[in-house]
Amino acid sequence: MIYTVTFNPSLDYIVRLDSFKTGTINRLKYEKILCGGKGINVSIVLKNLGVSSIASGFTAGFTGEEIERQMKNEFNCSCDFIHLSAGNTRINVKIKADSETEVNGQGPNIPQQSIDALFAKLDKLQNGDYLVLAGSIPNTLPNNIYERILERLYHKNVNFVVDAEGKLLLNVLEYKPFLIKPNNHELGGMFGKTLTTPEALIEHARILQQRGARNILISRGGDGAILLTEKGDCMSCAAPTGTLINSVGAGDSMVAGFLAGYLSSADYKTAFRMGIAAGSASAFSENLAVMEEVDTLMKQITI
Ligand SMILES: Nc1ncnc2c1ncn2[C@@H]1O[C@H](COP(=O)(O)OP(=O)(O)OP(=O)(O)O)[C@@H](O)[C@H]1O
Ligand SMILES: O=P(O)(O)OC[C@@]1(O)O[C@H](CO)[C@@H](O)[C@@H]1O
Repeated sequence: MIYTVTFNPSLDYIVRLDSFKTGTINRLKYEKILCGGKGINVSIVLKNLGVSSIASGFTAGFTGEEIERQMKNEFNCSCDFIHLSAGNTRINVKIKADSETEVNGQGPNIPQQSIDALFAKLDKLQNGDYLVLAGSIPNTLPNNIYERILERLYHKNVNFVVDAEGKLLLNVLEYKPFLIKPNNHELGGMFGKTLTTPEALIEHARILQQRGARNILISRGGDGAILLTEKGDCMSCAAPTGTLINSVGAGDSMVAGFLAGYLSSADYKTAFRMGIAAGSASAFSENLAVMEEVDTLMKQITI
């Protein structure tokens, strides 16, 4: 079973306009409201690729209800969210104009009893299950919360996938996550550096591997990705060419594609190809990647 947890889901308000100016009224050419948050996106793309998962995390208020409605009715995903009694799930604004601007909310407060409820659900995970922890946490929570989850489940041989930034990610490495997926900026940020070359990215990813990460997928937007595997292989791949339409969720799609590819083949090269194809398929379309788009792009990808 694959269980995804999004501590801080969002409704993504995606808007398009020719140019965006601060300090004045901007009129939109296009707008769409989509359920989002990294773990939720992973669940949606897994479903699109024919792999079932259960999406969990914390939802609140009318925005939380809309997320669950979309997940169930529009994306046909299984959900197991914990409902917070106060506040609203955040709304993240994604502005697509001459450049891309994102305004991500802070998210509601998560009380201790809701954390306990999540832990009780996670205690049911079994040997061989996959647990995807993805995205930020509301800033009222301590940044060792992911670490506490991995510590609690470590003895069970659960395969952890963690897509998070900074300390949230660094703190889990000792629990040997199956996969981590920093993008190039996040990887550099963990070392207080800007890493520009593949060599520098690989050198720093190896440090995370020495600290415990089994497989590391470094995404590089339109420049493709690099994979370091637990077998000692290092692979690099360019992204397929296409027109960028909406990169929101490209990284989450890559995680889903990698998992779907690995589960169907037990082969890291296949997983990597499917990860790149799913990431790029999402970047090249308004919505998250679907099977047909991924199949088409996979044919263009050589490692
Ligand atoms: N402009 C692009 N052209 C082609 N492929 C892209 C583009 N942007 C993203 N991708 C694909 O998606 C993958 C993940 O993208 P990226 O590195 O932007 O992830 P991310 O920063 O985690 O994104 P997000 O947080 O929005 O989900 C890339 O490795 C690439 O395969
Ligand atoms: O604020 P976080 O949790 O880091 O990121 C949240 C978010 O930007 O990530 C997804 C894309 O990866 C979006 O659906 C969502 O709005």
